[in-house]
Amino acid sequence: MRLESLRLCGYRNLQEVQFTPHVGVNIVFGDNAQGKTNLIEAIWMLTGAKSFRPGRERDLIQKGAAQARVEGAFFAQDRHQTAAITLGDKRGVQLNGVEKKSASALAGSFCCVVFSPAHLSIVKDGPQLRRRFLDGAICQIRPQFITALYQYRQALAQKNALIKDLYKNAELYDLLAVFDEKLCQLGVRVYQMRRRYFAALSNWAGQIYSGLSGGRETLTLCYDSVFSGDEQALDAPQLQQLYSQRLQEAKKDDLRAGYSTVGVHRDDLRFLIGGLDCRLYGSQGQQRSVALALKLAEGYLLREFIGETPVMLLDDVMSELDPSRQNYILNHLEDAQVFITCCDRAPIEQLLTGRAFYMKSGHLEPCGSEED
Ligand SMILES: Nc1ncnc2c1ncn2[C@@H]1O[C@H](COP(=O)(O)OP(=O)(O)OP(=O)(O)O)[C@@H](O)[C@H]1O
Repeated sequence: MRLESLRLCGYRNLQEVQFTPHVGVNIVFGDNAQGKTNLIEAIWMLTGAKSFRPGRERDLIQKGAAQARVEGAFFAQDRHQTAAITLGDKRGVQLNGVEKKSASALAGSFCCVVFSPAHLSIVKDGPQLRRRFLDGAICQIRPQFITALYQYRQALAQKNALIKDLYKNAELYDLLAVFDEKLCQLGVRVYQMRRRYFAALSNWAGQIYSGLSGGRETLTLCYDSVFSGDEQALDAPQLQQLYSQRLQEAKKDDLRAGYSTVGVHRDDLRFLIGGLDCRLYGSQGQQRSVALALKLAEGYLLREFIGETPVMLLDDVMSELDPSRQNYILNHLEDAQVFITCCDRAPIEQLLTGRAFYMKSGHLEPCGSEED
């Protein structure tokens, strides 16, 4: 999959941008606040998803302008295609010239994986962000996971509401068993789908991390859940039985806390480098490398599902990485079209095949250092 051309009009600070990227690596460099992330974000918008940055849709439209337009031509599913989005006045979405109701209709046509500095929080911050990353990645390739997760969350919310009601009405106590039974079934489904994805993710992330670190470091991913490592091989009925047992054991704690303290809603991932937890002991460069390895692994798993490599959008990925890690990103992400933003020209010197562009005050120009 590759982006063949992009045209932007009135998108954030990018008044008028037209460019033809390289099929391999594209470096977009420039000082801070010139529009590099805006460009990455505009490419991402063609996937039909919401921006990966917080904010409202109208923030994407250039201040003072009535509308923003993103037009892309891309090669996917063995054919040349086009997508266009107009935001603001006369909003509209077209895919291959056909009018669509909303941007979500573009989903699945043009696929990207994005790394932005905010993704460092997967490694650095709380378990919720790690679960969100894992669940989001699974949802892209297993639509049935969306239903299982939704049903689990609903049952959990009902059980939590019941636990609160029990303070006022102890007679409702027996109802807990009804919700627990539902949670066991749904919890095991969620667990098994996460676990399957996790196995493939850890394999890819480990390989990518090894490449990034030049084979000097080993990344191991751990999945912490209701079940111990030995128990993961059990079949669904056995897991449900164990799950039920764990919920039973947690009952007192649940009533004291006022919510359900055990279940797959508390699952977490750990990233070990040389046996040490990267969240607690990792350097800035190691944490960034782990976050990047996870996002690239997500991309390669998406490739197995859609049959072609998604476009990799890597925003501000080079900071804190030594030249050998930068070299891996620039020259070893095989079979992928990659967009990399950075503030200085140094990575261009290392680029073997690709093209560099200079971004200044929302204007993009090729920087004349092309090598093919
Ligand atoms: N709707 C908008 N209209 C006009 N300008 C905007 C709009 N939204 C954002 N900007 C401006 O775009 C500028 C560039 O932002 P961007 O995040 O792309 O910078 P960057 O080149 O990636 O910088 P850094 O290297 O610091 O990450 C910012 O100065 C911001 O004020």
